Amino acid sequence: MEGNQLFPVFIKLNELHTLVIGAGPVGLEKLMALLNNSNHARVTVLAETVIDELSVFAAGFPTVDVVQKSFEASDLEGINLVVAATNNNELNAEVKREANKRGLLVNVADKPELCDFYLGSVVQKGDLKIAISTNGKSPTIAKRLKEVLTDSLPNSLNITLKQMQILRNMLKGDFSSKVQRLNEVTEILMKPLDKEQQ
Ligand SMILES: C[C@@]1(CC(=O)O)C2=NC(=C\c3[nH]c(c(CCC(=O)O)c3CC(=O)O)Cc3[nH]c(c(CC(=O)O)c3CCC(=O)O)/C=C3\N/C(=C\2)[C@@H](CCC(=O)O)[C@]3(C)CC(=O)O)/[C@H]1CCC(=O)O
Ligand SMILES: NC(=O)c1ccc[n+]([C@@H]2O[C@H](COP(=O)([O-])OP(=O)(O)OC[C@H]3O[C@@H](n4cnc5c(N)ncnc54)[C@H](O)[C@@H]3O)[C@@H](O)[C@H]2O)c1
Repeated sequence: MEGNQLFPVFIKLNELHTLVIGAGPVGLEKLMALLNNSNHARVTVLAETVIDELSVFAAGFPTVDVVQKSFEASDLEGINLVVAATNNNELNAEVKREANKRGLLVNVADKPELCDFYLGSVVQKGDLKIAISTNGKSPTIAKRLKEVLTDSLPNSLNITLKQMQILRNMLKGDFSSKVQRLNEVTEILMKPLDKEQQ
């Protein structure tokens, strides 16, 4: 299919139960991606062997359990979201099949053809999050763009967000007059800064 057909969403991982299968370097990378965004996410990591770095990282999060065992389809019971990062392609395909049978969405790390969703590269500035995807073309460019945006977006944007929330809650009147006011006060953000302000 032409163009980028991915639909981005922001998932409340803190309210869901995620299963990560595989606890090597790639499993750790994906676990860190989950926890760096949702540090109360309930995550079960399941693997036959677990690298020390993953055990140490997981120990810092009371909502993360590490279970040392072979994967069985029954491990998917009670799970909402699945990330597979094993070194066994047949197993990765079985995880996808079994998970999809139960209506679950699966990410198989670094295997786009087996993914129902991709992980993105994420810019974080307080409440602001920008998720970047290159449609799987170049995760490295996604990472570089994250670095550029993290450097160039001012930290004060988070203060602006807080002030906007206060204003939003204070505004009286009907919906359309509130929307109009919120758009008026943010118009200035669309104007380039003059030399003295920069
Ligand atoms: C964004 C990020 C999120 C995250 O993982 O947290 C992410 N990959 C990151 C980094 C990264 N991954 C790889 C490299 C090495 C350079 C390279 O190989 O290109 C680097 C870069 C580096 O480390 O410099 C290896 C790699 N990745 C994939 C393949 C397979 C393929 O492309 O066919 C291979 C080859 C494996 C092999 O050769 O065997 C595939 C996927 N990687 C995705 C996400 C999804 C597409 C996202 C998009 O649409 O852009 C997708 C499709 C599925 C998924 O895994 O979700 C994270 C940036 C974190 C950050 O922001 O710091
Ligand atoms: N390490 C990298 O930098 C890298 C880069 C790109 C792609 N990959 C690919 O990503 C995959 C994972 O990489 P890795 O380095 O983390 O691999 P790894 O071999 O270090 O870890 C694989 C994990 O899968 C688990 N596993 C295997 N079979 C299992 C089963 N039946 N039940 C439960 N757990 C099982 C293992 O116990 C282990 O924890 C590999 O396919 C690799 O080719 C790795």
